[in-house]
Amino acid sequence: MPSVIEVDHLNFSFGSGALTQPVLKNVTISIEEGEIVLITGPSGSGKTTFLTIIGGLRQAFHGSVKVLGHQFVNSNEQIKVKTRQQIGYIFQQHNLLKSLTALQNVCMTLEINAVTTEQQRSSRAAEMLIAVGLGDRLDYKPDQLSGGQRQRVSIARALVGQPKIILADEPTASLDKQSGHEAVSLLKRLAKESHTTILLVTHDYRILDIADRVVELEDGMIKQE
Ligand SMILES: Nc1ncnc2c1ncn2[C@@H]1O[C@H](COP(=O)(O)OP(=O)(O)OP(=O)(O)O)[C@@H](O)[C@H]1O
Repeated sequence: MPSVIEVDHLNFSFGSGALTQPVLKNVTISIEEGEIVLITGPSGSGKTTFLTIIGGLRQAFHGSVKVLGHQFVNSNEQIKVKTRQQIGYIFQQHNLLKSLTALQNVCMTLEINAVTTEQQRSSRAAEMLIAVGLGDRLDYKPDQLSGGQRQRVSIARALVGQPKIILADEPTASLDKQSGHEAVSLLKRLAKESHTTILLVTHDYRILDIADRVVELEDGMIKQE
C-alpha cells in the first residue's frame, strides 16, 4: 500500500527567541492508504498541532511532511490549497451552520463547478446522509438534531467530497459513550469502503478499538512501544 502521509523528523515550535516552545520533536511516521490511525496522549502533548500541520492549516519549517505526495514544509500556499481539497475535516464541535438544514450543510461543501448541477450535488449529499442513517432528517436544522445526529451530519459532510484523507479532532468529545462509539464505527465503515485514510486525535479510550494503529504522543514525541 502506498503512503498517503509521510512525516520525517518534523520539528515544530510556537513563539520565537527566548519564548520558543518546542511542541513537536523529531516526529517520524508513515501512514498508508486506507489506514485508520488514532493519536492519543496527554493534554498539551501536541496532538492538535500535529493534525493541523498534516491538514496544511499550519506552516512547518523543519523536517519533511508529505501529504498525498506533496511536500508541505516550506511549500507555497497553492500546493496546500490543492491538497486540502482532498481532505475532509471533522471537529469536536460539529461546526454546522445553524441556519441551514442537514442537507444544505452537507451540500455546501461540494464544489460548485461546471461539471455538476445543483440537483446532482443535492442528491449526492442526500445519499451521504442516508448512508449515515439520517435519510429521514434531511430538512432538520442542527438545533433539531441530537448531538450524535449532528456528528453524523459532520461525518457525511466530511465524506461527501470523496476525500482521500479524513482528519478528525476529538470527534466524540461531546458525545456519550454509545453515540460516540456509533459515530466512529460508522465513520470507519464508510472510510473502509472507499479506502479513505483516517487520522483521528482522541482522549477517548473507549474508541481505541476502531483503530488499525494507535500512536501515543508524549511531550511532542511519539512514544515508542
Ligand atoms: N496558537 C498557539 N500559540 C502558542 N502556543 C500554542 C498554540 N496552540 C497550542 N499551543 C501550545 O502547544 C502545546 C500543544 O498544544 P496542542 O493543542 O497541540 O496539544 P494537544 O495534545 O492537542 O492538547 P489537548 O489534548 O489538550 O487538546 C501546548 O503546550 C499549547 O499550550
